[in-house]
Amino acid sequence: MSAQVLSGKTMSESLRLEIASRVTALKERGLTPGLAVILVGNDPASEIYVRNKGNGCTEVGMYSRTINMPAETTQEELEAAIEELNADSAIHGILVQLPLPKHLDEQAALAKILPEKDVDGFHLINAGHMLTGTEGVVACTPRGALHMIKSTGVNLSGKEAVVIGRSNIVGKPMAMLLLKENCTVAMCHSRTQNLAEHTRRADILVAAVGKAGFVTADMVKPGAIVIDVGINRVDGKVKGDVDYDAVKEVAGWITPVPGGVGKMTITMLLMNTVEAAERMLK
Ligand SMILES: Nc1nc(=O)c2c([nH]1)NC[C@@H]1CN(c3ccc(C(=O)N[C@@H](CCC(=O)O)C(=O)O)cc3)C=[N+]21
Repeated sequence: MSAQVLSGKTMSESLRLEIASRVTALKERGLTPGLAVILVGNDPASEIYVRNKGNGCTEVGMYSRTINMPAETTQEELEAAIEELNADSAIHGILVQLPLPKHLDEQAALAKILPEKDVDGFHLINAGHMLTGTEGVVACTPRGALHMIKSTGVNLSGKEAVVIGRSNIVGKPMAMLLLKENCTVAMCHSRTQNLAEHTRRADILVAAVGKAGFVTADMVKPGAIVIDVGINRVDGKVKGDVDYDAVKEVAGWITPVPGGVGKMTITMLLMNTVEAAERMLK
């Protein structure tokens, strides 16, 4: 039997309706949630994400601002732009699009964002909240992926979860969220030996590798929940990290690319922004 498809598009539609009504409620109290995105340089892929974010804001009635800075921007100029947004009462969420040009220090820049405006959840304060399981801003991609996993209705407690990829923005926070759901979590990466032996045990398999079609059908446990975080451009098309057509015949649930986790990432960015605005009224 073929896997059930977990549609980020369908899930986003209902979540965005909820976000839009929370935006309306805030506007009635005189506050319009605002998201600012800083884009340094002009990487064409980044421009697409930034455009999707802007469209998402419009869709739910939020204010959005994009700050385009040239590729030669200095660290001081970047940090000054962040400080300005920190002090701007029309802005509740700040996102500095990564990766930054090589001459810029990402960690130093992220550290300048006010943690309560850090809607990416990348500030060390929010990373620390993630590690300790305390209340903070949860990174958008792992938050969206967890929402999709929970939508299956499967009881996660005690289940085997395998995350492939150990980045600070996806793999590590994803593993922490699954641990909080009482999964037994393994983090696999490029140096992992016998990768398929790990992945074949997984009731929940999250692929965040950055290689098109990396997860093949023989690596997947029958009936597993397979979450594809990959966004790879192959011959002008967007492909995930999972060999979708083959894995679909083995898995119990699977996320498509596009229309899966990427869509949910934007939705959770909107959710984090409306929540940041709500906190300001409390
Ligand atoms: N500070 C920061 N925060 C991020 O969240 C961040 C970032 N930097 N740098 C780049 C990555 C990548 N990312 C995506 C967001 C949405 C889609 C998305 O909307 N994907 C759609 C469309 C795909 C397409 O056609 O391009 C989909 O999968 O259906 C993809 C990728 C956010 N990132």
